[in-house]
Amino acid sequence: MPKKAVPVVAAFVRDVSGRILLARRPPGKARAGLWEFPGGKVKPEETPEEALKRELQEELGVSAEVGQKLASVTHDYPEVTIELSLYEALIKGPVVPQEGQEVAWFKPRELFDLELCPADRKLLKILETCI
Ligand SMILES: Nc1nc2c([nH]c(=O)n2[C@H]2C[C@H](O)[C@@H](COP(=O)(O)OP(=O)(O)OP(=O)(O)O)O2)c(=O)[nH]1
Ligand SMILES: [Mg+2]
Repeated sequence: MPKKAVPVVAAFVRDVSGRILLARRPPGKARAGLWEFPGGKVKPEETPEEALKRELQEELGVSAEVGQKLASVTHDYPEVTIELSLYEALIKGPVVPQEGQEVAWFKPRELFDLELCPADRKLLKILETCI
């Protein structure tokens, strides 16, 4: 039986110079230390957009407008299968990490050299011609 994928939403946020916002997964979480697009799991009662707004508020202390879905991938980790969907998002106000996590803005080409979560490698492959 194929495992049921857990829906995960993540944000593609750019600054005025075109750099992209990433966060580093905090110690103690799965895939600690790897870079990811900010976001998290969608709760059963939420739409993906609602979940992403909640996650950006909880993790980065910002409100956000969620735009179009850019790409989505399925990935099998040892303990979970995820369906990771990346949405364009506009954030309001300064990013203040709420979980002690490192956050940083990267130029598009810098993303390819980072230690990313494996699912994000697949996303990048899809996005590489348009970022
Ligand atoms: N947020 C996010 N999660 C990702 C990305 N790439 C990737 O493989 N993941 C994985 C890591 C986790 O196994 C899962 C998302 O879980 P999470 O830990 O962020 O979920 P959450 O914020 O709801 O946190 P928690 O309440 O479960 O601790 O998806 C990504 O770009 N962003
Ligand atoms: Mg998260």
